[in-house]
Amino acid sequence: MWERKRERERRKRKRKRAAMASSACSKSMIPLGGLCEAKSKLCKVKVSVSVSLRPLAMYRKGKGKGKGMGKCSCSGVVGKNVMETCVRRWKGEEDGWCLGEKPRILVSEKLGEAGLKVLREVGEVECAYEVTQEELCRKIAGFDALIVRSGTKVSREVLEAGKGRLKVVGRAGVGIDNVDLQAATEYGCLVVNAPTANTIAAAEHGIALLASMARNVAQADASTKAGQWLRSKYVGVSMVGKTLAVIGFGKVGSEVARRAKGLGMHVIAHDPYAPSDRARSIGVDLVSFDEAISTCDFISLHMPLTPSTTNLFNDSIFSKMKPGVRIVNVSRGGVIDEDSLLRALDSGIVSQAALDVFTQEPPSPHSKLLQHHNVTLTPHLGASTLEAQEGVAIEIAEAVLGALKGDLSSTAVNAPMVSPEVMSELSPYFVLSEKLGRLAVQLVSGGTGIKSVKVVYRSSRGPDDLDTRLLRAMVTKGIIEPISNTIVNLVNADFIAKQKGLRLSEERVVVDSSPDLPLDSIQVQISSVDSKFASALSENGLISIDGKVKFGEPHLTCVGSFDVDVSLEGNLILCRQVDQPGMIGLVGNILGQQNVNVSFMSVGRTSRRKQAIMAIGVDEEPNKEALHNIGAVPSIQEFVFLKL
Ligand SMILES: NC(=O)c1ccc[n+]([C@@H]2O[C@H](COP(=O)([O-])OP(=O)(O)OC[C@H]3O[C@@H](n4cnc5c(N)ncnc54)[C@H](O)[C@@H]3O)[C@@H](O)[C@H]2O)c1
Ligand SMILES: O=C(O)[C@H](O)COP(=O)(O)O
Repeated sequence: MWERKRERERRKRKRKRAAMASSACSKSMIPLGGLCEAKSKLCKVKVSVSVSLRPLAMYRKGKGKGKGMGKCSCSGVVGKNVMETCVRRWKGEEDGWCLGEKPRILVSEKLGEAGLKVLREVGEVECAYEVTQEELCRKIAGFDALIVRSGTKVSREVLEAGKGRLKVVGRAGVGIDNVDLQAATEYGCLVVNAPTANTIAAAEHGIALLASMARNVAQADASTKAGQWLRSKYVGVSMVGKTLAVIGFGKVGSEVARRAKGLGMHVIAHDPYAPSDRARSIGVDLVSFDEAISTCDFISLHMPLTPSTTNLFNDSIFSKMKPGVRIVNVSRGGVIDEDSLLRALDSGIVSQAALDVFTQEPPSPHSKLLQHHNVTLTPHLGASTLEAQEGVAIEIAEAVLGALKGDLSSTAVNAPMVSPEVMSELSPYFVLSEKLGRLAVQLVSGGTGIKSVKVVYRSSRGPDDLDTRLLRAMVTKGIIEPISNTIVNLVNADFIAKQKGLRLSEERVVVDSSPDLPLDSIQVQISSVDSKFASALSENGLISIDGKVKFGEPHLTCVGSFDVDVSLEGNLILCRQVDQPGMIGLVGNILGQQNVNVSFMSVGRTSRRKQAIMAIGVDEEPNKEALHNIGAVPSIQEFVFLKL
């Protein structure tokens, strides 16, 4: 009695230690030794938490087997799930920390020290500030993350070279026009930016250029240093009472407007997407593009470079401007056609321009803009204040590390942005969604192409109160990954689905269930296919399975028109048979003879002694003989083995 109590206590302590060890490892990314053993025996692996990266490196090269590599600082038992996750992540099959090795981060342009410090706490950071495109393409395959500013072109070639390992590109700044977003999405690479930390710096630079242009500061400075004293040549114009048109009334544009108001200017703005209450609160009139450019004395540009803004300022637009207008560009060089600007300067339509950004950076030394006496130039300095650079560096470091950990960054540019609250509430349903997708696709009989999938969400909440984008992505992942070698993640799910010709529709059904839970159940239907398990077909001929989250775990609750209740873990055998006594024992026996452990069983039936479905969870994969023997049981009409 006393012995048993002591044994119970001992087990309890062991479980507690295991939980602590696994949580410490997964939270702090301590390299996890013993991963070598993890693959061969995933259950209850003895783990050494070590400061050495060696075990993993050796495992990767196929050498590792032994224990005791690295110095043990503590040990414990890590559960099967942690190790499986660990191995999947290490193999790149899943996003998230790859326990056992530090993420490698390449920084290709000058980044503030504060951000580098944050990165170095977690990852191995390499700064390669003068890297060429060719070198970048060569290097990138060895990195999990790349951090750039505006000077690095993250082209399709770079992303292709990083395919498989490169998980995130961090743009330390706002503009992402130097990143091929389409290619990043196709390769499942998340792109994050740092959109807020340089707003004030850019706005201040815009105002600095505006004022120095109005008062010829740059030209007067150059001539004075050259020994001249040209007081009458450099008579300027006043800003007070003049009209400034801000084109692009976003973060920077609004701050420029606020400051220009303080200088006594009349400010109008054009931005097709800006909310009028923001403009009103600053005392700015939102006007049409034509009104803005044709009535103002000064123009300040603050929109992104997109296909619709490229060369927006061309001959035709300059011709509509008030003669003598002055123009500041702190946004992107490409929004102005530089040849048209030169013509407008020469004809006097534009009396002065102040440019921080250029179509090509640095501009060619032969560019006529460089020599033009009415043009003031700075070398893309908008974001370059000490304060902004430190802020941007921290902002991007946190976004990149979060993304590497598998968090969905709120500054993700090519993935759905979901609030942390929604993420945490929906996370058990992500697993359910993926498992239902994985299960449904295995029910399709070989040779039939899947074209159309429908996901039905049953919830007590209204359709607007349920963000299903991530759930849809997880169903897509579950459906596509077992039948292709494509890794699907939240970034590329919709793209891959489209590429594979898979149409995924969604339906939300309001049901009377607990309002505390975001969802009551999820149903995955696949239409126009044959099933290798006919009982999975619903009355209208679709493969249909339902699942719920119970006690935080995903459960299968319906197959075709049969109710079942099985936890979705390990592997699953579904059998349809005539409902009669002894079936569970019969099948259990066959599996037992082959040393296959049954983890759970559930029987669903239409009515007594008629058709029934038996769902059997098994830890191991039954061999051919066991499966054959199950199929040979006379009362079993059909069965299928499914891997979850
Ligand atoms: N020179 C620098 O160092 C520097 C520094 C920071 C930002 N920037 C650039 O400034 C731009 C603005 O940055 P932000 O942080 O304000 O971005 P933002 O996204 O907050 O604002 C951009 C605004 O432009 C508007 N817009 C889009 N298309 C438009 C169009 N055709 N006409 C008018 N408005 C349009 C958008 O609706 C949005 O409100 C970006 O291109 C960014 O890269 C440059
Ligand atoms: O888009 C931006 O944030 C600015 O253009 C800053 O670019 P930079 O990081 O190269 O200074």
